[in-house]
Amino acid sequence: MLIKLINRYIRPYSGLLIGVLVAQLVATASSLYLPSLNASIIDDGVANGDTGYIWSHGGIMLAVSLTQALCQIAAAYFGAKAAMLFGRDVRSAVFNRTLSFSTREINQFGAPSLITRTTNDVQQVQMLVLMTCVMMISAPITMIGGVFMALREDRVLSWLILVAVIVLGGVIGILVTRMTPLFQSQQTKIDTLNRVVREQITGIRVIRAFGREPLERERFRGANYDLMRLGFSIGTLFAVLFPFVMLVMNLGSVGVMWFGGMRIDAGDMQVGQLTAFITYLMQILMSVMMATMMVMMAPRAAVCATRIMEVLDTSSSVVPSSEPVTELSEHGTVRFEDVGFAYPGAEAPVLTGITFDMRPGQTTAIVGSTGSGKTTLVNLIPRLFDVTTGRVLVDGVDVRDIAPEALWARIGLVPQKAYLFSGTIASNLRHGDPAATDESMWQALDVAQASDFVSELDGGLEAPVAQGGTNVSGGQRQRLSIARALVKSPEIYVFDDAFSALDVATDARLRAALSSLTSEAAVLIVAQRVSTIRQADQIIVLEDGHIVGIGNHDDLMDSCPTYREIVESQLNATEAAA
Ligand SMILES: Nc1ncnc2c1ncn2[C@@H]1O[C@H](COP(=O)(O)OP(=O)(O)OP(=O)(O)O)[C@@H](O)[C@H]1O
Repeated sequence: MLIKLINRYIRPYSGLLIGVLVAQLVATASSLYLPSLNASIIDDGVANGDTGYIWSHGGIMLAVSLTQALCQIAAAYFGAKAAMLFGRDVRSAVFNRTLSFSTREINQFGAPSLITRTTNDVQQVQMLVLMTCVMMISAPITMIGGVFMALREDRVLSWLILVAVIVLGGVIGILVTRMTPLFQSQQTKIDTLNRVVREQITGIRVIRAFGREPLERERFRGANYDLMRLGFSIGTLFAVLFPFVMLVMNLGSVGVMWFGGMRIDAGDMQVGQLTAFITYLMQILMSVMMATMMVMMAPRAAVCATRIMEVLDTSSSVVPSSEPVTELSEHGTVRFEDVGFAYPGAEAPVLTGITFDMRPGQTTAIVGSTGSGKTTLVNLIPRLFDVTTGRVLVDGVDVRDIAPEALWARIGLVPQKAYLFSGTIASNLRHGDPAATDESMWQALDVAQASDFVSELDGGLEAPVAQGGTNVSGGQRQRLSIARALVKSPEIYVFDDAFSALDVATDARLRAALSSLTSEAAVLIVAQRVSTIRQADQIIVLEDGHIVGIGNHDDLMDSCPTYREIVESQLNATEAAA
């Protein structure tokens, strides 16, 4: 998955990667050439007292060092650019895929997980790409080139390189094998900690109201300590790793000096060669360490890549039609034809045999007990879910055949849970119509019974709104959400329990004002309160996903016991008779 993901998204930047490769090749070749130059200055310049030689070769060393530095800067620049562009593209791909998901896929992954996958997981893979460009490419070249150059200096001492590489590689290998599962587990533990914190912050009011603070503190402490203990284990392994690397390097140097000294004594080697040999040994061991460290990053990135690919390989269950209809002849009609719906994995359907019509200028209301399927039913109109059986037609065409944009443009949905975006009152209302004038927004606010409180806000239409609309009350949020739908001026209004946070008088005023705006539109109102729906042209009574009554208030009072029960439980006898 890791290779597949990197391969797919790094391809457009292969030019940059070639740049990294060339720059790394030149930088590594330069750094491998430097000890050899240094050796010749010592052996041929210093030993013979040849100042001219020292100056000329010193100049070459300076030029090589500059080349190496410039190439390393170029490699880091190209590498960082490729990695950042790669990260940007993968994040966009995950985000765009998430936007295409229906409620079904969003529920399947869960919002927090989708956020982690778009941010943290992409970051981990991006880091691997960056480190590969900066370190991993140069490591094998340094290793092979270092061995070659060291052999050029002295073949007899080459066994020392072999021993040092085997010892260092072996021990780092063991440590890395022990670290890898710890890193994987660290990822899971970070997820757990995030979940606990998120849940506790979101539910802080419930936690306080139910006196659960000590318990929740304990839960957080558990998750926090788990992460700490794991961090200790990883830290301990690192604590062993670095001194050990230094030990091997120092022992290697001592070995080279010891045996090299003997060879110098015997006249088989020169001091400069010995110095170069030690430097090559250091370079080789450093690259072994870097390569092993990189190998350690890979499993963590691989876990993240799998999580990213899971999102990218999931298609939305609400698929746009291959030949979408964009021009519809009817306006403001909705028809449910024997509609059935079951949630994925659920045994029983939530809706069965739903058939009714909505016409322009008509208000349809849906009542029913909690869990009877009201929200599920309205979600089928804008295709938040697709029907399992039957069909839903908007303006005479099956919603599955309508181009999604054309469908959504026709519908003004006010969801059960009003949600506002960070920005201003105006920016939220303009979600309904980006070109809306101040006048039309005030008109919508008037109808939604929100103009009084908005005009009292500092800034009026430009008053700031916090993310989620948390700086206004629940009822105000609901009214703004209604105004947003009104600004859109759609053909079909869907109010899903949108009047529940309003008091009875405001609810009545709002509905009265609404009727003037919606005379050409089909209106669907889901409500628990009978006073909200009793004036509707048709009322649909839902029970366990079935329609048990359909008609106006008076018809249903005569013919539908379930409706009568609902009415009688809410209104006193006088009101019921009225
Ligand atoms: N995402 C889901 N996955 C599985 N089952 C679900 C899901 N959402 C709702 N249900 C189930 O479907 C049934 C109908 O839910 P729905 O939200 O449509 O009812 P409702 O009439 O709108 O209820 P309320 O008046 O409380 O809002 C319920 O039994 C509920 O448990």
